[in-house]
Amino acid sequence: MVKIAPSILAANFAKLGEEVLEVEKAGAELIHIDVMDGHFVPNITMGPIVVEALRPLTKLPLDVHLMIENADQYIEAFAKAGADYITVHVEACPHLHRTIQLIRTFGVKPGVVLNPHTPIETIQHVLEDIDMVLFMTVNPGFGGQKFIHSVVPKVKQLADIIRQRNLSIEIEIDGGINEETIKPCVEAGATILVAGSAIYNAPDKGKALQAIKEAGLSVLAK
Ligand SMILES: O=C(CO)[C@@H](O)[C@H](O)COP(=O)(O)O
Ligand SMILES: [Co+2]
Repeated sequence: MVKIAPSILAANFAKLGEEVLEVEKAGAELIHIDVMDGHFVPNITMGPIVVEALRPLTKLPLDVHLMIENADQYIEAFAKAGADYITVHVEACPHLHRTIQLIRTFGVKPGVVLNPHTPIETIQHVLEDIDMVLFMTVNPGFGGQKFIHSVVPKVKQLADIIRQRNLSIEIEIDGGINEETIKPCVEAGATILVAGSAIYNAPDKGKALQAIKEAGLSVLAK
């Protein structure tokens, strides 16, 4: 399974609704929403009001990637705004298990995000409690950066653990995904691929999305 989650960080914010509908029509499976606070990462983006505005527009699951400190303080607002997944950074959550439980109490699927340098051992003891692991293949904070290949072995390591422990966890990859970089990710076991600039900066977003998805599927067909 290869699911594409366009990141609206690269969209034209002056016509955000249209830009979401365009990728939905083109076959996107989720909408990825990057929330940044200017503390955990050196950039500020959007909050729950953007999730609330998009919720009635699209049928797709809203995948909310929190790059913020004090995540617990904002989880209720994102849940009530209509998030389907909320992912939090292991590096920003000192009480990670509590944060995951909190997300679950609002009926939202919890996920954990690892920065490129963070080992998977940090999430070993919460794997039974989560629906998604998100691997950053860039340093979080900005779209349009170059894919960091050294993350790929971690993806494979987790995919093996998921198989051995018979867990049901999506493996999402975020950062620098395009027609080429999607291939090693899918090969390693990724199931959801976030793509921002490769879709929204393309002259034809639908074509770009399909080309990325087909490149991912071509690996599975081998
Ligand atoms: O979370 C982030 C960046 O921090 C990502 O979701 C980016 O927005 C992906 O953009 P591209 O690397 O695909 O341009
Ligand atoms: Co993201």
